[in-house]
Amino acid sequence: MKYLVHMEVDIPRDLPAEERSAVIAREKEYSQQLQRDGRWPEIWRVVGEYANYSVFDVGSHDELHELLQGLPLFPYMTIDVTPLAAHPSDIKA
Ligand SMILES: O=C(O)C[C@H]1C=CC(=O)O1
Repeated sequence: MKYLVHMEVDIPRDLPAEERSAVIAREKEYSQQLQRDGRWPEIWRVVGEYANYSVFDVGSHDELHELLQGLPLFPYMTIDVTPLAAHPSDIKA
């Protein structure tokens, strides 16, 4: 099942710089592991914003929920999820 996910990040300004760097490094590692195993096939930066649009390819709503909750930056994110269905005009289908 595929999902379009919008993540907007807002790290509090008073978070110490070291903690900020550490959480961003953990986020990168977590994200790249999911990209490698195929569950996070697309990630795109939104131009001019600390935000991304991503596509997740996972087995269930519950699996996606668990993955998103596990994001190290989860406490500092606003996340919107759109479930995707096949389009009848898609020539790849
Ligand atoms: O930078 C972001 O968009 C937030 C987050 C998603 C992946 C990652 O490495 O950081």
